[in-house]
This record gives sequence, structure tokens and C-alpha cells, in this order.
Amino acid sequence: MTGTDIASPTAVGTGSGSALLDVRGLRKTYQTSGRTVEAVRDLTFGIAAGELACIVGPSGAGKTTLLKCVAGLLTPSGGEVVLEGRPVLRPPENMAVVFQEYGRSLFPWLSVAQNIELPLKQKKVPKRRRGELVAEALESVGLADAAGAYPWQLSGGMQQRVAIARAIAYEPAVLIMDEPFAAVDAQTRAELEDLTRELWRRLRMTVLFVTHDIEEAVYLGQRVLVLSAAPTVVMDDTVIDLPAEREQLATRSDPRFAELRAHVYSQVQRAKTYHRADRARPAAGPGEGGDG
Ligand SMILES: Nc1ncnc2c1ncn2[C@@H]1O[C@H](COP(=O)(O)OP(=O)(O)OP(=O)(O)O)[C@@H](O)[C@H]1O
Repeated sequence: MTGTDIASPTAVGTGSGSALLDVRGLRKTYQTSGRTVEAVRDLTFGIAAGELACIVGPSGAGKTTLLKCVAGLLTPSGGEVVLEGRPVLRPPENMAVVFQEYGRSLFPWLSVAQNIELPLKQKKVPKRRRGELVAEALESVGLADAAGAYPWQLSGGMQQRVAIARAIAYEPAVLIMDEPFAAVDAQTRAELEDLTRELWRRLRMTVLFVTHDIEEAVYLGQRVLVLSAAPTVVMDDTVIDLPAEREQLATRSDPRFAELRAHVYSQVQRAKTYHRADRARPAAGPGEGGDG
């Protein structure tokens, strides 16, 4: 399943039946005005309960397509996504998504607290419990004082904290994050990365985190999956064997961090041309096990 053949980073098996989230032979082809775009060719991997897995890949690799299928927002052309043993056919109740575009994901006419409370109302959480969850979530992201503010009164980084608070208040089993920090400044980004890891460890959620940023993937993840250029397959799947306690300066200057970053970087470079080079060869290797 993996293109990892160097001695250092550890390759892991994927697509196991015991995973909380299983992506099995996923395919997605878009049909638009007579044009056919094969976005995802064959994706098979599994995410274990409580795991924090990062996904990287070249632009246009199909990361968003994958996440939309996982979140039940898009119907696959083939294969399936299975969550807790059940096929995902619509947005699952126990999943929350944080998108990059925080500006568009929060309702400007609702206060911060009301934004966080809205999905809880839809989930029919009793009023008293809703209040507790909103307060706890705001406290967790360091925004206890901003409950009554409106999103447009907050900085970009604060708005993204609200989006994270809304996701965790929902108490999802799986948290999907689609390039959530791409639009914030470097300092805020580092803080939000640490917040993500802290919340993940404390709340024991399963997190699937998509990013363009290889360093971010290695810093955050327990595991990094590299997708090829579209039509997409999983090219590489590497365990990030850094200590669980991560710290921006110390972790990033760890020689092991540099090795892992170099490995993932080389895989992403390979991913960019994978299909061009692969066309001449029969379909095999990374991604095998799907239905092609
Ligand atoms: N609605 C659509 N109709 C037709 N083609 C689409 C549609 N959405 C995505 N695609 C195509 O599918 C491929 C994968 O797109 P996708 O947005 O999933 O990639 P991505 O890895 O998320 O990209 P980026 O990193 O640039 O955000 C691209 O070739 C894209 O043009």
C-alpha cells in the first residue's frame, strides 16, 4: 500500500477492517457539460479510532473531493466510505467539519455563542446542556470572553477558533479539517496547530486533517498520507514517530523531524508526476486492493 521504501520513516498498512473510518476503493468521476474528470481513481485507507492523520498532496490532487465523500456531501462513483461499520450515504451525525474559509462558515447575524449552539439545536441537545457545551468549547479555544461578539468583530484567527469551538462542542467522533489554517498568519497558525493537538489529545477525537503544508502535516500528525496528482491514489503512508509532546521550536529542530519532512517532501514531489510516469505501467502498487 505504500511507496515508502527508505529505512527510516515507518510505513503502515491501511484499509483495515478494524478502522473507525474506512475508505475502500473510493472513486469519483465528475461529469460536467460533456466533459469527464476522473478526480479520485482508487483510494483505500483506514483511520483508527483516536488517530490524528494528515493528508497532503499536490494542488488538485482530489483532497477536497475525498473529504466531501468522507463527509457524505458527495456520492462516490465507486467504492465506499464506512464509518463505524456503516456506509456513509449522507452527512453522518457524529462528524464535524472545519473548513479553510472561516469567513463563510460562520453566520454573521448570529453571535459567537449562537453560532456554536446552532448545530447542537439541530442535534436536539437539551437547552441546559447546550449552554454547558458552548461555554466549555469557548473556554477550550481561549474565547470565553467573546461569547456575545459577532464573527465580523473578530480577527481571522479568532473566527477560526470559533469554527473549531463549534466543531468540538458538537462532540464529534470524527473531526474533518480541510486546510483550516491556510488563511491565517504564521503566528496564529502555530497557535491553532498546538490547539488542535491539545484538543485532540484531551477529547480523544479521531482527526483527519488536510493541508498543503508538509511541515504542518509532520508537526501535527501521527501519520501522514500522501496523495498522488489526480486521478488520485494513496502513494505513501508514513507513521510520524515523533514524541507525543510536541512544541513548535523543539519539535521542528529535532533531526527526526527533518528526516520525516524530507521523506514526505520527496513523496509529494513524486506524487506530482506519478500518473504521467505511471501511465506506461500496468495499474499496480500504491492503491492496490481497490476496484480500479
Ligand atoms: N465539481 C467539479 N466538477 C468537475 N471537476 C471537478 C469538480 N470539483 C473538482 N473537480 C476536479 O477534480 C480534481 C480534484 O479537485 P479537488 O478540489 O478535489 O482537489 P484538491 O486536492 O482539493 O485541490 P487544492 O489542493 O487545489 O484545493 C481537479 O482536477 C478538479 O478540477
